[in-house]
Amino acid sequence: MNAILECRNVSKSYGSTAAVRRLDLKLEENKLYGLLGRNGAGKTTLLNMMAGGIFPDGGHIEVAGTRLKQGDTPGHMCYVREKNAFFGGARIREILQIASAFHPHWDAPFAEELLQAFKLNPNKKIRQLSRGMESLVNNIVGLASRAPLTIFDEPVLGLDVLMREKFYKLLLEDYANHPRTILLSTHLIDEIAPVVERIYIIESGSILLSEEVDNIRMDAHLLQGNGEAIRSFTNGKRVIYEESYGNGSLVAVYDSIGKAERERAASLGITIDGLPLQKFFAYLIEGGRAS
Ligand SMILES: Nc1ncnc2c1ncn2[C@@H]1O[C@H](COP(=O)(O)OP(=O)(O)OP(=O)(O)O)[C@@H](O)[C@H]1O
Repeated sequence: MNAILECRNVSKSYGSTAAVRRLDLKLEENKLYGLLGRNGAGKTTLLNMMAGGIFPDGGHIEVAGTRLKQGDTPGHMCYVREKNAFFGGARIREILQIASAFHPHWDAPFAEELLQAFKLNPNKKIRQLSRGMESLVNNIVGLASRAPLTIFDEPVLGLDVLMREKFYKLLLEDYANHPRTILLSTHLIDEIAPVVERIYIIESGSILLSEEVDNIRMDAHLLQGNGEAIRSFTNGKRVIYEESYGNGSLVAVYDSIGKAERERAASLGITIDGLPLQKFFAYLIEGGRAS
């Protein structure tokens, strides 16, 4: 598949703070991605570089095969920021009109549909909106842009559960009808896991893990049992977290566990459960052991 965006060995520092370090990342055409990382991991710096807002100190970024030069803003892209600089006095309708001028694939009837789905009054001024309503306006811009590459930074910030679900559902439906590349940057792995196909985890400015969600689901396990038995069973396996209690231990393993091994585990009194993705994310980052 063709790449719509590639970061090659990209770095960016602010004074002595290295925000992004020699980072490689590739987004293919027509695929849904998640970018995960805790506070200060470097997500916003990376996204700003992808969108041409800041220029890397080292390495380079290609969008649709063209290397970004300083000052370039890639035309194929809609970058929906967590905080945007919308003029507070503008009405929602005006914001959508401005956005339509920037995005050649803009779908105005779809934007209207989304206004209704999100129960937004287009005559409201930006400054009259709650945090969640502001996120919804951003999300309408991202979805209706139908840009070949759309980046959402924390798209569900401030949204209640119903609106979150509605956003993800509309995004998936629209993606199915109009395939394109979408990157969701967030710290809510469990929420985006059913939505995205591949996940990048960023930690201290570097990619800690790049993996298909299905593979993570298949290989992320939580084992519990006698400490000795666990040690013997996990020998040679990729253990990303361990915790002892008395004679027992609890370990998170990121590796395949076949049928024969499951039988062996059972004979050793070890229980094996799937590891919830949010836990997987936390353990991986805490332990810093992606490989
Ligand atoms: N303009 C800036 N000046 C100085 N340091 C900065 C600046 N922007 C970011 N940093 C630093 O760079 C690092 C990465 O920050 P960044 O905002 O990219 O992380 P993030 O993953 O988006 O975090 P969050 O999820 O909290 O928004 C942090 O250590 C941050 O303090």
